[in-house]
Amino acid sequence: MKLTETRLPGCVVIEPQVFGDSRGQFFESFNCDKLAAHGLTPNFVQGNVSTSTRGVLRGLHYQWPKPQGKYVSVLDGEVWDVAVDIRRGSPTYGKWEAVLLSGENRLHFWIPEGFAHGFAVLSERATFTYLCTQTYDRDADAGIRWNDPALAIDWPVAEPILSDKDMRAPLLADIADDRLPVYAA
Ligand SMILES: Cc1cn([C@H]2C[C@H](O)[C@@H](COP(=O)(O)OP(=O)(O)O[C@H]3O[C@@H](C)C(=O)[C@@H](O)[C@H]3O)O2)c(=O)[nH]c1=O
Repeated sequence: MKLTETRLPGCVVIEPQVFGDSRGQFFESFNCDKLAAHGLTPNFVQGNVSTSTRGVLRGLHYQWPKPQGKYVSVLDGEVWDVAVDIRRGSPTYGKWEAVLLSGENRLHFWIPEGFAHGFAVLSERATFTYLCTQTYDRDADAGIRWNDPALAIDWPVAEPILSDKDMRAPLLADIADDRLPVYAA
């Protein structure tokens, strides 16, 4: 398992070792000892799977209160996955990082608590799977407009398919301070 830091400190790309043979493939999607060796000790309490078609964009989502760290990957297809630092007082507040995740490259992306998350589907279909450090709470479910000009995310889809909720999401600047996570150095 190879871990690579990104330009957003705390957000890490994980590349598992893939064992191929005449039957197919095997890889460890998560190994707590190997992540702990790099200082990552998430405690996952919920696992999710979503399927989407080409051009679907889910995001940008976060929970507040009850923030969720997310360990995300793609089983089939290809998505452009984005994390945005929304921790008030963070040196990288408002900055984003994107990783191409696919059933081919088998990459995983660790997005800690305090970040918003979203992805756009680049393949005909995509099966997205993730583990979370906090259970879902409908009342804490929150979002930021995917194309907020202040974030200037370089999405590879121009006119994505969005949920009604995501279409109506506010701009980051319009979210009250006490509805955003706080940076802890
Ligand atoms: C996320 C979630 C949704 N749901 C329900 C609520 C709703 O009826 C239905 C679809 O929910 P959503 O439209 O919010 O699903 P979706 O747009 O896929 O939401 C997800 O997007 C990605 C980008 C994330 O980062 C996730 O944390 C999550 O917010 O599923 C749960 O029951 N549990 C959950 O954990």
